[in-house]
Amino acid sequence: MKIVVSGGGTGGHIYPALALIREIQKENKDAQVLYIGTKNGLESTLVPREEIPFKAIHITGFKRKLSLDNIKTVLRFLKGVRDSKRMLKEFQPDIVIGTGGYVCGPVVYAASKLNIPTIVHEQNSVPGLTNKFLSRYVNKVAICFEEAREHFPNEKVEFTGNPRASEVMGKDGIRGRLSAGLSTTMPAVLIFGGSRGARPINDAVVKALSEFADKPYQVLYITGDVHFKDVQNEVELIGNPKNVVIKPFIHNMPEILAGIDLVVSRAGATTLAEITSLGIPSILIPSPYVTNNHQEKNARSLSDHGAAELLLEKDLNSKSLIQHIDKIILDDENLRMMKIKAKKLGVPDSAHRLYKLMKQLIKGKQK
Ligand SMILES: CC(=O)N[C@H]1[C@@H](OP(=O)(O)OP(=O)(O)OC[C@H]2O[C@@H](n3ccc(=O)[nH]c3=O)[C@H](O)[C@@H]2O)O[C@H](CO)[C@@H](O)[C@@H]1O
Repeated sequence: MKIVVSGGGTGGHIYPALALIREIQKENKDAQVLYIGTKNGLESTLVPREEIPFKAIHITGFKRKLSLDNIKTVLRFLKGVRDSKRMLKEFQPDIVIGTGGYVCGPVVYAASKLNIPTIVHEQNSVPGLTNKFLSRYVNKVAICFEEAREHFPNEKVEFTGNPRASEVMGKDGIRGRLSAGLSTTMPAVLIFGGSRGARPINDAVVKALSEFADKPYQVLYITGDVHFKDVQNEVELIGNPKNVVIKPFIHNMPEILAGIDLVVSRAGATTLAEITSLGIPSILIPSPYVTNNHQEKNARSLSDHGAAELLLEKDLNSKSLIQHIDKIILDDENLRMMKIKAKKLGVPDSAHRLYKLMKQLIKGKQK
């Protein structure tokens, strides 16, 4: 079986792709995979790190307003389609799957024009522009929130969940804690702002640092690579409490999550798939800067079921942050109930479901 996977820009599109590739390699030792991404996206570092063959095309996203840049984007899209066609003809995949981000546009479109079976995987409750555009051309649209169904041609939609929900299962939380320098006995809170970090969350956490010092729990705080230096400079002035570990980025997130009692984060769809699969209570601070405010909708699908607390960015400051954390982590019964409710929303067999859908499509084509 030969598979092309494409998805990029941010971790939320790349990690599901990597999780799917690992599932394919586990279930089919002879499978050959090619990942098509961009040179500038996070995928250009994350994918080769996993020793997965990687090729890049050049593409940028559309601006929502009319501009000269959009004309350039159309020209780049057409070139991207030509480049993708060349790569696809050379690799001869049985199927092409896109997991979101601009780069999927030309790759998946080119595949459909070459009559190769195609799937797009939509992680969010409200789809992005690229997946909506592609849904007209692909064979199947795999979704992770029932709310996404209405945005796509109904006959193409299959609920699979997010493969990353499978990948985080069965990991050793003690190893995770030790790898990050956390104690193995104290309750642990993980704070991060999605795959790239978020300045408003960083501002609130830095202001809260001195208060964390007296708490009976520990904090693993991930700043995001680009924000790390700024945070470090501020922390040098105010001091770093012993029970707070600060890191720029974490590469072994599944292991880390296995050892965490409470997550505070943005409401990116892949993060939510991970924490529901594991049944981790959360405080979600949706990014208000995303298309159609989709993170708030993602977040509400957990908070409406008591699996998470919603903290809107407009209400976020060091005080509200600590109050929300204390309310959950210092109340065993609350923590226990939220765990159960989060777990109920998880789809831990997502990777297998998506792989099964791929096999069905390939089989259908061979008939
Ligand atoms: C600003 C923006 O457009 N964000 C979108 C992006 O978010 P973003 O890229 O932040 O994605 P998610 O929160 O969904 O996923 C982040 C991923 O990065 C991992 N991780 C994070 C930090 C770290 O140090 N190490 C690490 O491995 C997480 O475990 C997770 O697997 O894609 C998501 C999925 O389509 C969308 O829902 C988000 O709205």
